[in-house]
Amino acid sequence: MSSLSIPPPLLRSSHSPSPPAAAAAKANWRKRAARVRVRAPVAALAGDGGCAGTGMEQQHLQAGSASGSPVREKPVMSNIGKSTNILWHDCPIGQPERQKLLGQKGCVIWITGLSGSGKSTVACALSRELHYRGHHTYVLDGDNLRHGLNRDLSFKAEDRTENIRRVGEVAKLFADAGTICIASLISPYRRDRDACRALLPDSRFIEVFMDLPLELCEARDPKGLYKLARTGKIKGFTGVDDPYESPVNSEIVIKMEGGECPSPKAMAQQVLSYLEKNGYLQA
Ligand SMILES: Nc1ncnc2c1ncn2[C@@H]1O[C@H](COP(=O)(O)OS(=O)(=O)O)[C@@H](OP(=O)(O)O)[C@H]1O
Ligand SMILES: Nc1ncnc2c1ncn2[C@@H]1O[C@H](COP(=O)(O)OP(=O)(O)O)[C@@H](O)[C@H]1O
Repeated sequence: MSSLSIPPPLLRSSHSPSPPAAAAAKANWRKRAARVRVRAPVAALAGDGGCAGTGMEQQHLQAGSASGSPVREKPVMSNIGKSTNILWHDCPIGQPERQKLLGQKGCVIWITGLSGSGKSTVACALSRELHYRGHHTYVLDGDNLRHGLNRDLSFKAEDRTENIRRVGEVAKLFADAGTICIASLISPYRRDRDACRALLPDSRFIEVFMDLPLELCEARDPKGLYKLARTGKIKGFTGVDDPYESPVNSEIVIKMEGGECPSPKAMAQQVLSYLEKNGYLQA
């Protein structure tokens, strides 16, 4: 593997920049090219200079024919789930390059807990604090995702499982993009949370357990849902007539201190300290 610098493409169109703008763009381009050092196989750049592929392209071209022209071998296709004949394709700009650009490590902060335990509050407080410190974050909130991506899912066990699986996969993509992804979902089943953890290597899945008593969450009841659940108007409400399996190995546990719930700022600070201490806030 050689270490190459791939400059970002300069677009040429009818909207080409004027000479001073072009000079500025060129200077900017040089700066970016210097910052983004890309590890890519030379052969990957020999073609169109675009995507490096899985390495398979090089493999396909390795064996030459008697006439000296390269022979293309058949790519090895995969069958994953219900998808047949699919091929993974890699690009030369990967997670390390994106992380370097952003000055942080892409990861998933998975906040789990009962409705009303403060998941969204911590997620937003943390996102705000990180943003002000110059870090790139994105919040995936269970309630919000059920307005779009997961609108076809109910709250029965198998739909909750599918909800968590989808969000786990999306969160993984955000982490791969170099973003600090904050996922905030009840995620009541341990095996579903663990399956999301298994998607992310190298300690990039950080579980935050909102270990606050049901009584407190129910007393808060900001949406009136506990009341509806207690009067039977909502069936299968987590903590009332649906299970919540507490985590046993969370990286961070947020709980009452001296009979009081820590302030939103203190809760966010607890997560922030963990990120700082463990090197996530540098590339
Ligand atoms: N039956 C039932 N059980 C639990 N929660 C319910 C239910 N019905 C609606 N809601 C609202 O949906 C929000 C939780 O969505 P999630 O996607 O995080 O749930 S789960 O992870 O799939 O269990 C949850 O939001 P939060 O209060 O922010 O947790 C509720 O507002
Ligand atoms: N640390 C806290 N101290 C006091 N109130 C809080 C705290 N965290 C959350 N709350 C309040 O509790 C309610 C539920 O918080 P929320 O973040 O919506 O919970 P969840 O997302 O888990 O349902 C909201 O009214 C919120 O303002």
